[in-house]
Amino acid sequence: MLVVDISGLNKSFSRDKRALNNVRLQVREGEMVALIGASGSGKSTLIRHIAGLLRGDRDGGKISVFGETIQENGKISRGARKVRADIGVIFQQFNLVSRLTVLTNVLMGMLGRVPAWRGSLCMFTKSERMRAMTALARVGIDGHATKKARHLSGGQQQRAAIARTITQGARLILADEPIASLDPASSRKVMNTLDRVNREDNVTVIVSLHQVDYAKDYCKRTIAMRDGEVVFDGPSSQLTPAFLQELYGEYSSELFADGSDDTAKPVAEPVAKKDLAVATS
Ligand SMILES: Nc1ncnc2c1ncn2[C@@H]1O[C@H](COP(=O)(O)OP(=O)(O)OP(=O)(O)O)[C@@H](O)[C@H]1O
Repeated sequence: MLVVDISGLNKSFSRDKRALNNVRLQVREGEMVALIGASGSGKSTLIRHIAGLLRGDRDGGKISVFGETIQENGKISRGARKVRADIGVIFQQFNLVSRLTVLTNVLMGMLGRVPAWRGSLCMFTKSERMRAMTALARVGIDGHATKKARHLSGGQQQRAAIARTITQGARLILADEPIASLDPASSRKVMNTLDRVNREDNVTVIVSLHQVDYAKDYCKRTIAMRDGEVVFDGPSSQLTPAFLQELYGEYSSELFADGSDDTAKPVAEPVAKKDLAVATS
């Protein structure tokens, strides 16, 4: 079954440049696909379109999810709302409401599935709470259920966000750089959790990543983007350093910042002293 089917997707934020240019791709049920590309290549924009959070241009092509057209030529389709309940989205940060408990945050996954009046009052049944606790146990943080979300580490917060998608019953998870701000050990835990949900629940996962190493370790298939275009779509095993160097040129070092290698490396762009002063003040 085709879970995501995109043809001719165009998106311009300004007149002179397309953030997405004639993107065409298909993802089948049960796949775990990595989306890689240098900063600004269009990964987030693509994910937001699949999630129904952005509309393409008027000549913007078509996006179908689970066989239902969700948008065509920049118009959101009627069926989009229904499909949205099956899609779980995880962002790089700001996934949780920090002042609420972890359990409440995870219960929020149920909002699209309970009557609107109950959702608006945040009222959940015992079985719904059990479902949320089970999800938290699956991602290994049930011991933190009653803590405020802000008291969790970054990696735990991301696992709570995955628990929320499990509670939601999402059949497609879109994870937009979920490990970008995590240390290598936490990154592995988050990726292992996504991997388990993919394998055990047959949930389709599309995960955007800055580092190729994680794509190769966790995803059989990688889609690579450059300047809003899909420039590679194939087995992750084919992503050799030489191939990436050719594909990304000066940006390839950015993609090879190895998650398991913690040695210090210079950033790709020059950093002035005044920038450091701003960052550390
Ligand atoms: N809301 C917006 N308004 C204007 N331009 C935008 C907006 N969102 C994205 N863009 C532009 O679209 C292009 C693609 O950005 P996008 O965030 O999708 O890239 P990305 O590959 O996800 O980058 P990163 O890895 O840094 O998150 C960039 O040129 C970016 O500046």
